[in-house]
Amino acid sequence: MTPNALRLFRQLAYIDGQWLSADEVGTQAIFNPANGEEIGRVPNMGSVEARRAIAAANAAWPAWRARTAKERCAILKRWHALILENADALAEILTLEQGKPLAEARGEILYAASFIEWFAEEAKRIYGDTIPSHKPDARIVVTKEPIGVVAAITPWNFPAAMITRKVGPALAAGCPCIVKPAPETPFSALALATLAEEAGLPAGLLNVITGDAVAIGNELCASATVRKLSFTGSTPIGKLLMQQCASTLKKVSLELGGNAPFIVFDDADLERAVEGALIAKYRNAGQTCVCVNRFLVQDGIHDAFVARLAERVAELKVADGFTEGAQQGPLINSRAVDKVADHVADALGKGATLVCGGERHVLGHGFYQPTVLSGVTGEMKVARDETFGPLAAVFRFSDEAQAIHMANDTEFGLAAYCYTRDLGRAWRMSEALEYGMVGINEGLISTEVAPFGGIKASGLGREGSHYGIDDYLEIKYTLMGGL
Ligand SMILES: NC(=O)C1=CN([C@@H]2O[C@H](COP(=O)(O)OP(=O)(O)OC[C@H]3O[C@@H](n4cnc5c(N)ncnc54)[C@H](OP(=O)(O)O)[C@@H]3O)[C@@H](O)[C@H]2O)C=CC1
Ligand SMILES: O=C(O)CCCC(=O)O
Repeated sequence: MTPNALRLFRQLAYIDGQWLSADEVGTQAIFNPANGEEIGRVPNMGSVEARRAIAAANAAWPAWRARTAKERCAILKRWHALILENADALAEILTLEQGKPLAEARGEILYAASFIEWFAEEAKRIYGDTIPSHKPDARIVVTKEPIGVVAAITPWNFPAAMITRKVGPALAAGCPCIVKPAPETPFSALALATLAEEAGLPAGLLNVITGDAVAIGNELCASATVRKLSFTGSTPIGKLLMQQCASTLKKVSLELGGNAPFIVFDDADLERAVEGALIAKYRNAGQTCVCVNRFLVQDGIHDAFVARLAERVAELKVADGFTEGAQQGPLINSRAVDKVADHVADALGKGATLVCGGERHVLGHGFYQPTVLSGVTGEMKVARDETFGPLAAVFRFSDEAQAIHMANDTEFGLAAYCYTRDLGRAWRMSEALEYGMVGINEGLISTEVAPFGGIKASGLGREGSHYGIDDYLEIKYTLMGGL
């Protein structure tokens, strides 16, 4: 590890401005997904430490909310600057624990930083409202107030950006946070906390606790002090956490699973569609909730699209994320590889055609070959279940109505993509697709300036953009009478 990465590589949790071990239950090992080697250990904390973090956050809240927006903005901007200054070291830690290629990890760090910068600025724009009163001697004023202690439970696929996308708006709004990072990738979270501390964020406002997900999750959900839960992860765990939050009627934001369609019409620009397909499918080895799960391709362009996609996919360089030029790293663990292998075997067993890939990679461990299957149909597992891996499953359709039906025939509604040069069709598709986000002739839709989120079983709430701060605010109405 480079000296700067080593400096940020903390193996302790962070509660109330202190770097701590677990009270009792020791540590747990964290492994590099590229080779299975242990890279470090983090405290195995549980409900006692979670309660301590909640108390610390709650104690830090009054002073933080009392600061002016400009003061909160200044601290967040310092944190943003430090993340940029340390981008290489943060990327190194991210690749080590998550596996994605170093260049992609660096891209994630910049993306993560962008949320801190964006919400630092949004802090100054938490505007209220006045409403013409229903009484002549009274005035109606609407103000927005920080919701209170926020819990963020984050996944392993974006160990940095999913934290800043939640913590950025929370802190900007005036709320303290408790982060429970994914057990696979705690070191990026702890490195970010180190930089927040260096930026001068007061103790108690950002707590990072590692350890027993169920015990910590239960405590965060059951606590009446925690007023908001933001979770990114699978739909089953999202539903479970929402149930657990019901007893305290917490506000919840859930970024859950997807089953994204990528629709290519006959009139699409073929090269542009293939370029978009590569990024929308193989980014992070397919482990992104907005990654394409189903390619729906019209009859007339089908064969040309499959052939060109396979040509480009076969060129992808699969390697350890630290290898120069690596384009696809390992999947997060063997369970993830097994799922891809299962989807491929199931599809082939039911009549799909293997166009390229289709095997575990010779590098072993988490590596799987980038794969393209054609002739995929609705009876195959991949039609309903998110693969979350480097498998492009190509279905065929004949007309617009069929494409819309196939695209919407899923419980999920996160992201959809559509390639066409017909302007009327582009608008019709944008309106017909039952998804929170639609990319028309674009395969990469994520940016801090736009609202990220889904409908149906893909979740609740929006992150990023000026909408993203609303989830951390409560609206208060004051009737000012007796004028
Ligand atoms: N929307 C997205 O970005 C993501 C979607 N997924 C989808 O989920 C599938 C499974 O991946 P997986 O990693 O298991 O994702 P999960 O959603 O199952 O887990 C996500 C996080 O939730 C934690 N968790 C699990 N149970 C509880 C609980 N009772 N209370 C609180 N926290 C809990 C996990 O910790 P622990 O591992 O210790 O149980 C982990 O930190 C993937 O194949 C993919 O389809 C996965 C990650 C991100
Ligand atoms: O998979 C996720 O939930 C992370 C979203 C990554 C992105 O913002 O594109």
